[in-house]
Amino acid sequence: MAIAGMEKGASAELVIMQDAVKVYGRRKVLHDISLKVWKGECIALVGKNGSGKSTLLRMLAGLTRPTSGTRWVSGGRLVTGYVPERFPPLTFTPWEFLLSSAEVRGMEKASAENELRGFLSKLGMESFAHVRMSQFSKGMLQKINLIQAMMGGPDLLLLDEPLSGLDIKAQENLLSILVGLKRGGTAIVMSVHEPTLIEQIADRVLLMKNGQIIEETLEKHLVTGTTTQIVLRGLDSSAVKRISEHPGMVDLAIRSDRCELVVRSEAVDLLIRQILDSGGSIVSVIPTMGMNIPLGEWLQPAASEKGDQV
Ligand SMILES: Nc1ncnc2c1ncn2[C@@H]1O[C@H](COP(=O)(O)OP(=O)(O)OP(=O)(O)O)[C@@H](O)[C@H]1O
Repeated sequence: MAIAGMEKGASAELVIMQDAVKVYGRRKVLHDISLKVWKGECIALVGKNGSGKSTLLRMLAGLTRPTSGTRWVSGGRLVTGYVPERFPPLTFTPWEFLLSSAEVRGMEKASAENELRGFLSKLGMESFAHVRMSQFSKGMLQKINLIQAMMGGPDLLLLDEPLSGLDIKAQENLLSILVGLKRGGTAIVMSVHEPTLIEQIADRVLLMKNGQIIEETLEKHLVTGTTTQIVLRGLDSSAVKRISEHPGMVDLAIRSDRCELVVRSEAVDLLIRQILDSGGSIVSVIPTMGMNIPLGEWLQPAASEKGDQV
């Protein structure tokens, strides 16, 4: 089957999954998943326990292959960071473990040490850098789990319940780190139960049920959000089509020599860059209005109803 959006210039797409199925034994745990992940966007996967979120994250990471269907990486090479749901209490110290992970990734030692110091400090872990992780609490292990995935500025960051075990302060610090990574172009896909994280960082929400994406809140969108109008001119029709496919797009109207977009405010920087890179020029950028959609019934505490499906 042809994959939409593969024409020249569509380089903002990082990973494309087409009709991906995962079968364990006789059980189909993912059904016909078709999904594109774009540079710099944040996708929240929402669904009850057992709906397939972790399996989809592992498949996006390339850690598990589709039984049928395809996972395709744009440009052939993708630096991926993956935060599994659980991180083991290893006998190494964070300093030993994280620097050797960075070395395996090909990071230069001095810059890895520098970056690691920054992450440990932002997450309040400086004084534990040389303590064995076997003595760590769940929240401390989760911070190391997050740091190992974020070091080196991955193109794609896959987070399985990232706030698990973190106190409020650490959650806020993590959010600000994630916002910074996203601004730098990192795409984030996260399995998440907390509405605040969705409100503050997600560009779109995929609702999962029984291994399927049953709804994508793309236009009406998630809990709250603001939109911005961008008026532009000078783009040819293929560039307009590519931009219209961006997940941050809410509305698009073509008026004689110009094009009026309404986009999610979080996507403004990336879209402006894409417009300019495609040879267009910006006429105006004006904040517009907010959007509201309740997601409440899809969010459930991470620990409840393990194994239950909707
Ligand atoms: N390696 C595996 N072998 C067999 N079945 C598996 C395997 N991994 C996942 N499953 C099954 O696939 C289904 C989806 O699991 P998955 O962990 O992806 O869901 P989830 O939405 O992430 O749930 P949770 O929120 O509980 O982590 C579940 O029924 C699970 O038991």
